[in-house]
Amino acid sequence: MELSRGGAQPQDRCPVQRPKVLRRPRPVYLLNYSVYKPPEEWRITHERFLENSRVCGAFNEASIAFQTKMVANGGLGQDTYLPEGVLVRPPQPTMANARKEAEMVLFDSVRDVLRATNVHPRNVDIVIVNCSLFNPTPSLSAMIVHHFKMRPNVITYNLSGMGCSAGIISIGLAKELLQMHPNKNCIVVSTENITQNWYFGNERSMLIPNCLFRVGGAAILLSNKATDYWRAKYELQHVVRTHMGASDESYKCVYQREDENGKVGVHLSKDLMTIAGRSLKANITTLGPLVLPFSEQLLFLANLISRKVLGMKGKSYVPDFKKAFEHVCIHTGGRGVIDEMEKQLRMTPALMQPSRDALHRYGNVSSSSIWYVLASIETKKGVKRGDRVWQIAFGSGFKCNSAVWRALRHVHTQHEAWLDAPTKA
Ligand SMILES: CC(C)(COP(=O)(O)OP(=O)(O)OC[C@H]1O[C@@H](n2cnc3c(N)ncnc32)[C@H](O)[C@@H]1OP(=O)(O)O)[C@@H](O)C(=O)NCCC(=O)NCCSC(=O)CC(=O)O
Repeated sequence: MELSRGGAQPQDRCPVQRPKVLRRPRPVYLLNYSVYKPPEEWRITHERFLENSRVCGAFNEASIAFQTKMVANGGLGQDTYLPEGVLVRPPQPTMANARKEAEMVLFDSVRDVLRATNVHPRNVDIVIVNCSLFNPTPSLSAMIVHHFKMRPNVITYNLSGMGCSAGIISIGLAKELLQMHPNKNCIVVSTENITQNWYFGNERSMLIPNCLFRVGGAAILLSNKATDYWRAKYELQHVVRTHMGASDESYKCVYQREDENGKVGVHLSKDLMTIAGRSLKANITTLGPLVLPFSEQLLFLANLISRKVLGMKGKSYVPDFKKAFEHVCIHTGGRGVIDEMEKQLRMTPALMQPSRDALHRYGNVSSSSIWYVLASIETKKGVKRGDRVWQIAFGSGFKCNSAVWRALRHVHTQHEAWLDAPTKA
């Protein structure tokens, strides 16, 4: 086989340009998605969580008291889930148990979305998996290819270490690939893995993730095929990514490290909410002009000129994003994070409720959380044709990423994960 030696390719030299209409980016359709519902044996009440913490012997009395307070205030209900490797006494954070957790989440989510879209595994063209803290070899994307016996020429990517906003990074990568390659589909799988990331020390900032992070995952099937327009739920409108990693403070804000006793965990800075607020501001400054009505853009501009050009005193104007979106899916980082976003974006309690419900029912499920929120909206009130959906996620880096979707039809899917929804946030 003749391999390309680089340099100008015949198509680069072709003087005939594609007609303008063909040069427009290809549309990206979301056919369907699934969110994972863990087994009943993995259900963890507040009492079971605290009892496990007590008997595992890793925590001192002050840490138990701190966890008791966090569990009460974190916004999680009595029905979130932890994996077997963490639930057994004593915990067994082995590679085998971490793999078991990953396999259950990945395989169930992918199987469900393939079933819902009637796509055979051999007809999948691209697989993108993001998981921040568990990255075995072969990779998680290889596990999917192996389990579902996908084609040898399936294109796979495995994004690691990219935190809770990586679900939108995966969607952004899928968008770029689908805009480049005609007639393809792509499965995006977003998850986090808890088993080997449980913290067994007494540093408060590293104990908070134990109290908030829970098992979850989502699989999303995207396509650029014209024939899929007729069955797709949504069309992707925008992906806006903001990376604040140039600043030390932002970079260190969510940071995996050892504590003073050598126990590994993820440290969450007390300044996280302030840093998230800053990254949000940068993100919406780019997003605003793409989505806001002209009147809001004008108010924003007038405020900017009065402060920056005319030197007048006053607060910067936060545009009213309620005028740009009918539905908002905010990353379920913790009660404090959702409260802060509600305040900063001047959202109504009704718009925030699906995010609060998802935090309450499933906990902080990292990069998949925005899909649990959308699934809750679809199941409980439905999405109308033409509605605009804003997904916004924060995470280590520090990053704030947005995805905007437009509904192509009325969507009232009854997601299994929301059919029992036992208690209310
Ligand atoms: C953890 C909370 C639920 C606690 O709620 P409370 O109402 O109790 O809030 P509070 O702020 O008064 O905090 C209670 C006590 O906890 C302490 N406390 C709070 N945050 C702390 C931190 N990061 N490190 C150490 N201590 C901390 C406070 O000092 C206080 O101590 P004292 O009682 O002694 O005064 C909330 O603060 C919250 O939601 N915080 C944000 C959680 C977060 O960072 N989520 C993002 C995860 S990262 C993510 O999702 C993305 C990713 O991983 O990429």
